[in-house]
Amino acid sequence: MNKSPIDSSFEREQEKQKATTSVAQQNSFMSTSLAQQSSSTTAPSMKQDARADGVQQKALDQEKRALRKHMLGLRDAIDHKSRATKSTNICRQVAHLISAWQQEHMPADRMTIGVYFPMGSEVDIRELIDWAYQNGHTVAFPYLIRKDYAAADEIRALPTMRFRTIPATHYHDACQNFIGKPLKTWDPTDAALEAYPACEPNQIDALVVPLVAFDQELHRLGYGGACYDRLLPRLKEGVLVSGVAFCEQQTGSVPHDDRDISLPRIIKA
Ligand SMILES: Nc1nc2c(c(=O)[nH]1)N(C=O)[C@@H](CNc1ccc(C(=O)N[C@@H](CCC(=O)O)C(=O)O)cc1)CN2
Ligand SMILES: Nc1ncnc2c1ncn2[C@@H]1O[C@H](COP(=O)(O)OP(=O)(O)OP(=O)(O)O)[C@@H](O)[C@H]1O
Repeated sequence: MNKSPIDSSFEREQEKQKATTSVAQQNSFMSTSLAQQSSSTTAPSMKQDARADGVQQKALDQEKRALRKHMLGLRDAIDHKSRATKSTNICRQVAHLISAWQQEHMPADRMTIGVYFPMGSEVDIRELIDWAYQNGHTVAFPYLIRKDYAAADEIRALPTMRFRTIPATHYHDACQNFIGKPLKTWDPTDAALEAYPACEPNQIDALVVPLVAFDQELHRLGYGGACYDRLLPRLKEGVLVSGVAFCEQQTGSVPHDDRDISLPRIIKA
């Protein structure tokens, strides 16, 4: 199969990087993204502008796709034991952070915590989920709804992420039937969802965000659905948002444009 220009440039960059030291440097390629490069260019007419924007967008998406593939490979390569130890460490850090935030902001109340049900080689936050239930918090899980069900103000080209709260007593069942299938796209009227109350973005007090890659400036790369880029602006002000990642997921620079929302913090191990 022919290699795409991105693949070839990727390999050239990898060759160049052999002598580098930090994980972030080793994981980095294409340090200046096309979007960043484009910010100084000007197009002569609106039509050309639109065409140029489309080309830039495609190139940026391609760049993200190549980085996603590379970084998922690095994440998958972390051995199971190390992944478990690091995950426990991250869960403890986030639990401390949430407790401290609660003390400061809503000491008399339980919180609603938006989590994710881990898949593949993601940081395993099941200990954090257990902790949240044990401490009486309301726990909300994401799911995707089919794009043809998107509301008028949502984007129809991509599935939309929504949240439902799962009571502690239903967690086990919900893992089997609902939240354990993070890639499934649901019909919002599906009977399997009915038992679990919808949780609107403005009900979330703390959010734990999965990611594929991040950089020093806390730009985040996910699975390519723009799910969190669309969710983050809909949260209440002051919500405790924490990305979680293994150190191996850090790269030199995540390609981004002004629609990519960087995270306020990333808890890592
Ligand atoms: N555990 C967990 N649950 C989660 C998420 C997550 O990141 N982790 N999500 C967070 O968003 C949502 C699932 N998001 C998804 C977004 C895109 C694709 C997807 O199919 N992506 C394409 C394009 C990839 C590319 O261009 O490289 C693909 O895989 O073919 C899948 C899931 C909801 N639940
Ligand atoms: N706010 C937005 N509205 C519409 N489209 C967007 C938005 N943000 C990004 N996109 C587009 O959606 C596609 C996927 O975005 P991107 O690759 O940044 O997702 P991601 O951050 O990796 O995924 P996720 O947030 O789901 O984990 C890209 O083509 C991107 O341009």
